[in-house]
Amino acid sequence: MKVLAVLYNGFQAAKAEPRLLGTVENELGLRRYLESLGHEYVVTSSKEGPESDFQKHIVDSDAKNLKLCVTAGVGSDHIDLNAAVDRKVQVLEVSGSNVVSVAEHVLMSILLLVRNFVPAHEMIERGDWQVSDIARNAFDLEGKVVGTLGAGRIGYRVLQRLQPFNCKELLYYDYNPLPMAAQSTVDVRRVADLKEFVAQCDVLTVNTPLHEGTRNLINKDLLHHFKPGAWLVNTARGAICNAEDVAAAVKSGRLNGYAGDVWNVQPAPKDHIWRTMKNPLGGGNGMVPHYSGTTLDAQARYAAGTKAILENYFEGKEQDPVNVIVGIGKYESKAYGQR
Ligand SMILES: NC(=O)C1=CN([C@@H]2O[C@H](COP(=O)(O)OP(=O)(O)OC[C@H]3O[C@@H](n4cnc5c(N)ncnc54)[C@H](O)[C@@H]3O)[C@@H](O)[C@H]2O)C=CC1
Repeated sequence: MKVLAVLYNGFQAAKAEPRLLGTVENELGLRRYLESLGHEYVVTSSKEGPESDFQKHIVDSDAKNLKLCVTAGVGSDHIDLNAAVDRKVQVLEVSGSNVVSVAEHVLMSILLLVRNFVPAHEMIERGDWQVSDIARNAFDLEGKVVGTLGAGRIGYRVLQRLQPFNCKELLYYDYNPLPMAAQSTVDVRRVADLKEFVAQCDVLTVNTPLHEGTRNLINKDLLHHFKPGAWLVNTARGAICNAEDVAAAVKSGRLNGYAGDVWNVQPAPKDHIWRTMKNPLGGGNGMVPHYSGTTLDAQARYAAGTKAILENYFEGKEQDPVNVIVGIGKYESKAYGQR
């Protein structure tokens, strides 16, 4: 069997980490693994992001025998899922492998925005020391209303991790209500109307997948309903937010800040407006490259998961249903959003 492996992101990073050699989370490990199974393989890699390359491979008419696409991580919107359904190519991902990593990043991003951390650090690097310039826009998280748009695996873990901060209230907006027990464990209230939800949040974190219903969801019109001076964190997908509208809201102070690791275009062009946007007090930007789910700890988990998916496939075993995004010729909608 000929195997096409597309390596990206974490695989690149893992090459520099010798303790991970010998497993499938890096190119060498993947090659060894496929060789040990006696498969012929082709490995391609892209330096910074899978999106365009991967999409091209799956719709590429040369890849007539393609049977399986595995995302070594979570989030398979970089694959043309409709083409995969039509061509009976299965799409799998390693469900849950990096949810803790992303949830921790969300917490960090919330704190660095609310506490005005980035300009404070930049001031130190410059050799300056004007405490009041920073303190005039620094707040405590305690006493704030924090809401998650999407209370799935990551959103719920964010709520869990907010517990010790004594927030005024925790809210969520999700078309799938949490089970009552899960809701009361983290003392979160569901708001059923999106505009009412955003209007109550001091801090809003986006944790929904990107699909037709969420693309460009946070745009000028919705931002108009946000609390003035709210903070917005998006580690889900960049295209859920309108880049120009968010940047304008930060610039005007309508949003006090925006942070995240996902961009509407990846790699983000050098002049992407999110790289340099600032609020009127010179802060409010917590953007980083797409790495929140790619810690070395996460890589070890999604390596093991990728290996298990490949083993199941080669041995004809059933896949864990939570990992299946597209089955043979059908979109497994349950695998998205309802687990
Ligand atoms: N920055 C990064 O490195 C990573 C980002 N992600 C992103 O985070 C997203 C969320 O991940 P999980 O929590 O694991 O997904 P999940 O599927 O467990 O949860 C998503 C939640 O969003 C809800 N939802 C979907 N569409 C909605 C809508 N229009 N309105 C309200 N709620 C909606 C679903 O009902 C579900 O509860 C992923 O789809 C992925 O795009 C995931 C991993 C890494």
